[in-house]
Amino acid sequence: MAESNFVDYVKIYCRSGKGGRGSAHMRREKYVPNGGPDGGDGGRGGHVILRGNRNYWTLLHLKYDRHVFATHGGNGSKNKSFGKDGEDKVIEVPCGTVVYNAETGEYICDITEHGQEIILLKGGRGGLGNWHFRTATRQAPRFAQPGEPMQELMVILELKLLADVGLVGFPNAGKSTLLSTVSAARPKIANYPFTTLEPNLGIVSYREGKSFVMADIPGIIEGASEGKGLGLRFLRHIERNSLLLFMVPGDTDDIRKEYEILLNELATFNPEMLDKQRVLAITKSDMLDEELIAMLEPTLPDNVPHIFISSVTGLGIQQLKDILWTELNKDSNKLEGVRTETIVHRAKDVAKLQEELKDMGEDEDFEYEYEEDADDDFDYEYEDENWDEEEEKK
Ligand SMILES: Nc1nc2c(ncn2[C@@H]2O[C@H](COP(=O)(O)OP(=O)(O)OP(=O)(O)O)[C@@H](O)[C@H]2O)c(=O)[nH]1
Ligand SMILES: [Mg+2]
Repeated sequence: MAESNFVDYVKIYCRSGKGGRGSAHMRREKYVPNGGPDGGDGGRGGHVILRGNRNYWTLLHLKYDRHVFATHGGNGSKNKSFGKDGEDKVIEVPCGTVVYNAETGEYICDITEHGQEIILLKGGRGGLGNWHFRTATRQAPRFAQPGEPMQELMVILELKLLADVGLVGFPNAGKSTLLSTVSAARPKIANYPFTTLEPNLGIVSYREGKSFVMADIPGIIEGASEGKGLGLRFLRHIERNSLLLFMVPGDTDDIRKEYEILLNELATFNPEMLDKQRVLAITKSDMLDEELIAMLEPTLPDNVPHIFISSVTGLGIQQLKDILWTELNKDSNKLEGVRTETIVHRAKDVAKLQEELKDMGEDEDFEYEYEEDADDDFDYEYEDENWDEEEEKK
C-alpha cells in the first residue's frame, strides 16, 4: 500500500502536568509583627484525557503529533493565593479506539462512544500551602507540601471499527458493490481482486428510520492467516462486529467449500470470530437461473442462514436486510459479552501485539522526548527560601 490516509494504529507519548507546590510564605506587614503563615496551595497538574469523537474515522490526525503534554499546575504564593490549575490535554479519538500500554502491551481502555471521556493520566495534585499545617504548638510552619509528580506513559492507540455487520469474502466477491447498493458509501469497485485496500464503512438504512453499520474490508484468500494476499491485518476491523456476512459468488464451483475456507482463515486469526452470528449471501445471483438456484440449495451449509442476492438486479437485497436486522437483534446482550471478551482476549495476547508492532516498523524515525526532571517525592518537606528567620524572631 503506498500513501494511505487510513491510519488505524499510532503510538503516542503522553505526560500529565505535575502539581504546583504549596507556598511556605510568612505574612509580613508593617503593623502585624507575627503575621503567620499565608502560603497558598499549588494548582493541579493537567490531565491527559481521551475523548471519543464520531467525526473522526481514523487516527490520522494523531500521526504527526505524537507527544501530548498537559501543563503543570502553578505554584501557590503569598496571601493564600492558589496556583493556577494546569491545562488538561484532550486526545480526540474515533469511536472504536482501543488503548494499550506500549511498554507492556497491557490493555488500558476502550473508547466506544461519542463524548466518552477517560482520564488516561492524572495530573499531580497541588501541594498544600503552609497555613494548612498550623497547629497549636507550631504556629509558624516553615514548610509547605510540594505538588505531586507528573505521570508519563507511552500508549498505543488501535482503531477497531465498530460496525454491526462485517463483510467477509474472497477478492472480487462483490462486497464493495453490495455496500454501495445498500448505503451511501461509494467504495471503489472493479473486476479485479484486491480492489479494496482499506476498510469502508456505510450506514444501511432499514425500515422506519432504523439503521445499522456495515464494514467492507479487503478480500481474504486461502492462506491469509499465513500472510498471503493482504493477510489478516484488516480482520481486526471486523473483530468486534456482531455479525459476519459471508459472501460467495454464485458461479463458484463449490460454494460450501469456499465458505469453509473463509471460516477457517477467520478461526486461525482468532477463534472467537466463530462465536459471532453468521449469514451467507450467494452473490451475483443474476448469473444463475431458477433451476440452478434450486440445484444449489441442497449443497449449501445448513447451519447458517443463506440468501441468493444480486446487487445488479436488486434480487434478495431487501430480504437480506431483513435477515441481517433480525439476526442483529437476536440476543443482543449476549453479543455485547462476546464483543468484550474478544477485546480482553486480544489484550492478553501480548506477544501477538508486540509482533504486530514490529511489523509496523514505523517508529524508527521517531524520538521520544522524556522530561528530565523526574520529580520530587510527594512527602518531601522543604523550607521556603524566601522565609527570613531573622525577621521572624523580631
Ligand atoms: N453480475 C454481477 N456482477 C457483480 C455483482 N456484484 C458485483 N459484481 C461485479 O464483481 C466485480 C467485483 O466487485 P467488487 O464489489 O469490487 O468486489 P469486492 O468483493 O469488493 O472485491 P475486492 O475489493 O477486490 O475484495 C465487479 O466487476 C462488479 O461489477 C452482481 O450482483 N452481479
Ligand atoms: Mg472491494
